[in-house]
Amino acid sequence: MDSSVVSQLSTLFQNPNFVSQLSSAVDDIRTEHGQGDRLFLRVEACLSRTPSAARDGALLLGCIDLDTGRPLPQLTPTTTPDPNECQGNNPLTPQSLPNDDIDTRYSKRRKTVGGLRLAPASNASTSSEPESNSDEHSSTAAANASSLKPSIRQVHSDTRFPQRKKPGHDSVVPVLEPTSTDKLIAGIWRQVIEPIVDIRTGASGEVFRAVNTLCLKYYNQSQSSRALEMIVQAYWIECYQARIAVIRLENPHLSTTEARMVALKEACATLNWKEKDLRNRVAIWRGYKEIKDAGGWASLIFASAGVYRFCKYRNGFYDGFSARLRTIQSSLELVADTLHPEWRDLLQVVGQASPRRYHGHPHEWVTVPGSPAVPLASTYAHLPPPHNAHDGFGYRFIDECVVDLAVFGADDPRVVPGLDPGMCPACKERQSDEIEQNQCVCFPALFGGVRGHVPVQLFRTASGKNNGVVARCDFNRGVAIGEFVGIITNGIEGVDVMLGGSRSRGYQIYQGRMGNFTRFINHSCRPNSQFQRFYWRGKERIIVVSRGVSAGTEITVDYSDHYWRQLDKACLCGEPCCRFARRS
Ligand SMILES: C[S@@+](CC[C@H](N)C(=O)[O-])C[C@H]1O[C@@H](n2cnc3c(N)ncnc32)[C@H](O)[C@@H]1O
Repeated sequence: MDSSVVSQLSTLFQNPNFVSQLSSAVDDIRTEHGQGDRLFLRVEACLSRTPSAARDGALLLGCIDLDTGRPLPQLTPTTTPDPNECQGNNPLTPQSLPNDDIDTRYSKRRKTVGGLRLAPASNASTSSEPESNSDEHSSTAAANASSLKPSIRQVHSDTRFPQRKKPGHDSVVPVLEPTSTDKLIAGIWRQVIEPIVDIRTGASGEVFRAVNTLCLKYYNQSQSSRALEMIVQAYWIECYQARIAVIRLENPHLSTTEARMVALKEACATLNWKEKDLRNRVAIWRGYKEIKDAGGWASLIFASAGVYRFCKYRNGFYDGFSARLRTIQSSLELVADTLHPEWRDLLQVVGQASPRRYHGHPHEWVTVPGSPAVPLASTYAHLPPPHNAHDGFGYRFIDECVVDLAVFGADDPRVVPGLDPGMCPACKERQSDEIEQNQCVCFPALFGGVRGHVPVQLFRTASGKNNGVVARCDFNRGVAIGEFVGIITNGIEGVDVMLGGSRSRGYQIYQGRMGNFTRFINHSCRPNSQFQRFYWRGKERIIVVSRGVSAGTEITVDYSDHYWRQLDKACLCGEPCCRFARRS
């Protein structure tokens, strides 16, 4: 039940108890008749000579749908932007270099590179099976290079970034409005990504007293124990409901409302609160329990401070809120377990601590909407070795590129001769790895600022592309999502590589054996991000820059026409403007 209109009515008539009274009445009906029924609040008016006297013949003012909180009928027209609008000719789309250019650059490639082990030849690149070829950036395919055309992903050298309003605000935490479900969920993702009793069988009077004492202890504690406070309060609701059930069992003549009154009185005796105050708080605590029931304990524990107002006004509890939380429950747990494994200890306060479920790097798991995440290695079991090797997928997550010494020695090919390492060529401000010294705020989430975990996850695509990358928070247009990290090498053929450098000083970034999440970003003919060159401290970096990515959507880039010409596969991006849906 949502209460935006209801709370407006209660404010209008200065009746602050109305919301919680209504909430109790709804509970009564739901307890007696089941959860399934839709409930409406009929708002009737009647004429009277005195304010207190009521009389028959009420006039119907209207109805409020208690599931949605909206008055009926709802006549507001809505307009939605056309999602099918494609941007095929957007000047920001990475362009491929002309073929002859590629040929000149790579006519003298070596087949093997020191530091990269090439396995026996595979027929992967010629298979028609969806994920069987260059998904894995297979080094096995490289060994077959003489019979395969090189498939090369390229980034163009344009340094014009998608414009954003205010550079330097990449890591701003979203402000939580009481009405915004999106912001609540965004807040949970931010909190979980950034640092920071089985009661259903019934509660005896003794257990309930103990829980009330616990509740009192954690009520209104400092911000640092907010999570504990909410855990106890959500748990209190479970105990309270279990206690009402027991009271009714022991006193069959009592109605649910009467049993509730008894339980409230019992609670107030320990809490030493007025019943009215407890009722008001219970209305909020119910919200905590609903969040926990749908999104799991992690969603409540990592909910930001605005959760109180969210539960107080309940404006965001409709529109599939619970269903949305349920879908991301295991994804949240995955981040909580891998980034903050100690989070489960908090649940000891209510005897609900459970063993950690996910270990290792957060991107060593592939999330599946509505189901537990699966190990990354298991999603490549269909591929030829080494990716289905018994010791796993064999992919190492690294934060920084590794220069292949066998190819370049100590000479990092990303260094641009003549470029001042102390100044940003884009904004002309001072660049420094010391945060206090640095003045360049072009991409502070990646360079010159505090680096945190990037709010993205690997997920199983529904469209047959195997894995992809989903954004867990909004990335505003122009904000960097991540650096394209892998081995800096040269001379590899037949596998996906990113081309960098200049005509005379080219290099490849190879992500076949190690790299970061950018290796899993899929192509779209209408991408929401792009590869871009940026220069940090005199070195070229290839980064993925957002063109406007909202939380919950897949991050995509345009691999370029050249890439798709090398790939014997149909594009599954599903866009109306798809350029490679049918391959001849
Ligand atoms: C860099 S990988 C992307 C991650 C890959 N989906 C995975 O699960 O490992 C590139 C490969 O993903 C697949 N892929 C990416 N975008 C695609 C698309 N729009 N349609 C079909 N396959 C795609 C192709 O097999 C491509 O060679």
